[in-house]
Amino acid sequence: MLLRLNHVALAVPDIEAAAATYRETLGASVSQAEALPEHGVTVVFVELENTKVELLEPLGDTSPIAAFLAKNPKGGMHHICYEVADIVAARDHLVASGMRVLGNGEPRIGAHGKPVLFLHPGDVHGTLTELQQV
Ligand SMILES: C[C@H](C(=O)O)C(=O)SCCNC(=O)CCNC(=O)[C@H](O)C(C)(C)COP(=O)(O)OP(=O)(O)OC[C@H]1O[C@@H](n2cnc3c(N)ncnc32)[C@H](O)[C@@H]1OP(=O)(O)O
Ligand SMILES: [Co+2]
Repeated sequence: MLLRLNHVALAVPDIEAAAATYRETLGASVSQAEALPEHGVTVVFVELENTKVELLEPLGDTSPIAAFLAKNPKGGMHHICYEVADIVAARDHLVASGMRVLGNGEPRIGAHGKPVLFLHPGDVHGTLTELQQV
């Protein structure tokens, strides 16, 4: 069911500072910051040859990453995203296997313009896991 690694996401308290570190010090190709109010985050993509790193800063009063950053004020690894061919089939299989899909269970359009959903970290051995249809 899982295909390629799509991205690894890092929650950061200051996305411009993090983008500058990746661009200027680590020498990576870094996108402009993009606000995604429907996801409660501002995002920057670090483009690598084989995958992407997603830098996330909280946006708005109800950001899903706010509690994580309160616990990890310097930032840290937040989630991993795998590609799947059919996200509804994947969801139905995972729910039937006892996994909790976050939110209302319906895929939403993610930062890459494709349907995404998230699995509860407690059901994936402590790692918040995103699936993205390709
Ligand atoms: C759009 C873009 C894209 O790529 O397309 C994105 O990625 S948007 C990326 C931002 N969007 C999301 O993350 C959406 C899905 N996330 C969520 O709904 C929420 O963040 C959540 C339900 C995972 C956690 O919410 P919360 O932090 O308010 O809740 P709690 O603090 O009660 O956390 C519940 C339990 O999950 C653990 N927990 C919370 N966040 C993480 C994390 N990132 N990795 C591993 N464990 C985690 C907590 O320690 C706690 O464990 P214990 O119970 O043991 O204490
Ligand atoms: Co993501």
